Amino acid sequence: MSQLEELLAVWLPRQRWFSGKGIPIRQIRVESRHTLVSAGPDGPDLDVLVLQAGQRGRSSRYQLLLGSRPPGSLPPDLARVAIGVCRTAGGRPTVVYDAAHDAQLTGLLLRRFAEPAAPGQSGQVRFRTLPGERIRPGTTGRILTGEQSNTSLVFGQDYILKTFRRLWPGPNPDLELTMALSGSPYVARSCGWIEADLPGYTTPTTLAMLQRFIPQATDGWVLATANVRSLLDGTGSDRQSAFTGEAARLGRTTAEVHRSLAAALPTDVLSPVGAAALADAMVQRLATASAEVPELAEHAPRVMAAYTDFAEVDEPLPIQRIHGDYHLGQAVRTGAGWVLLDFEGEPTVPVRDRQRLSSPLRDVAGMLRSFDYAAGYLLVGHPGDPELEWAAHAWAQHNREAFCRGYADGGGSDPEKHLTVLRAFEFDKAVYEVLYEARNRPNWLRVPLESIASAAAAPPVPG
Ligand SMILES: Nc1ncnc2c1ncn2[C@@H]1O[C@H](COP(=O)(O)OP(=O)(O)O)[C@@H](O)[C@H]1O
Ligand SMILES: O=P(O)(O)O[C@H]1O[C@H](CO)[C@@H](O[C@H]2O[C@H](CO)[C@@H](O)[C@H](O)[C@H]2O)[C@H](O)[C@H]1O
Repeated sequence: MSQLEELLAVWLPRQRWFSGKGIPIRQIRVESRHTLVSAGPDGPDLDVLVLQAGQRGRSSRYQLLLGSRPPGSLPPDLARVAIGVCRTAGGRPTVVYDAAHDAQLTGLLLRRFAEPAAPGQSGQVRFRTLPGERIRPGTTGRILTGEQSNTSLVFGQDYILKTFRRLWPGPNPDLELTMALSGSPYVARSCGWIEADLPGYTTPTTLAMLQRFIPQATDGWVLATANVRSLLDGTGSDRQSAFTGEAARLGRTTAEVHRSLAAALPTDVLSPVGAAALADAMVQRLATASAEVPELAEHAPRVMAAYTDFAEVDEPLPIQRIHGDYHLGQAVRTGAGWVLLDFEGEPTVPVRDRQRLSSPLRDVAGMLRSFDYAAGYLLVGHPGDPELEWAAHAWAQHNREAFCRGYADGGGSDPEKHLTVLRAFEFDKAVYEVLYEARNRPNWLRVPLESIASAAAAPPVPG
């Protein structure tokens, strides 16, 4: 490995967005490197690197925005994102760092979108804008800090650029679906994207998506957890009912967006073979998660039984493109209502699987899980208090029901009439969450594990 690759092998596993945590990195290879912007002849430069991280039995691609400056010239606020010192091709020492945090350089990225005819737009990395879209440059990029799988830069009150960290060759579903939904009042408008030709692939790969920023919006997770918190600490005025109006509106919006996706993109009906394949994939995920988190294994038989029931459901299940990783953090509340974000799907799943048509009830299940999460997460701070446990459980239950009602009222298929399908999808999502938390936030692992334990103890859905 080169000196830079050696540095990256140490740095990469510490990043929040690195999805291969817990498995040692055997090799890092810089697959491609292109300078995107430069602040002048003496730099600093911002390069986009595509890295191949080799781990036991697998190799994954990641994107890195790499800044480089001469030693001693790194501003103090960037010192904490320094990766190390290495030598340039000319032999000069240079400090390399995570340039997503460098507002001076990321502001120049927006300018590249505003200059579609600038040199380099037809090379291996291209800045694209949608027809008729005129990007207004002039603001620096502020990095969003928070629980993210990717890295987003906000430009003033106007734009947000989401750089996809884990890369899969081809178009990213977030861009694909956001574009298909353009014109919908329930989705932030996409304005452009950055794409690259990866070695060995003829279809361009999406590196980043530029979207209109929705100022003064609060995400659903923040709103819901604030509501549960006020309930648990006794400051909430109207106990369980406080969030149900929002949950119902969110259900309605979800149904609207599903309808728009079905109108814009292909649809089908799940065949018995397709249902069996889906059940197999769920069983496979359960096996992987049980091997990594042994506490899961004791519930596996009940979970498996739910998957078997799913495979045997004797009803035509409509399928279409769906959100794919739907939870409260994927919806923001504006003055006008809910707006949905992040149509990327589960970021660790290969893109070809995320692009498969699926039942919209999978998204419904994702959101139902999220109501359980909001309640369960806050209980972690209040262990062993049966009264609070009851109140949190009731909060989740009321909001789950309100969401389902809103979804059916908004024209979605009534979740209450598909309980077997929903139960299997909820288990599958919870199993995904167990793996996600074990790898990213071990302190949260209890949340999905406890949901699985209580759902597994409940009687199966009457056939
Ligand atoms: N267009 C937007 N307008 C306002 N806030 C946004 C927008 N897009 C994303 N956000 C904020 O950024 C957060 C992370 O965005 P998201 O697309 O979910 O990224 P990730 O895939 O990394 O989770 C969201 O929860 C939301 O708070
Ligand atoms: O980063 P993404 O939004 O693409 O999604 C990943 O991270 C989510 C956490 O940030 C994770 O969601 C899980 O935790 C949420 C609370 O933080 C909760 O609302 C969700 O219901 C729960 O699934 C998501 O699963 C993961 O793909």
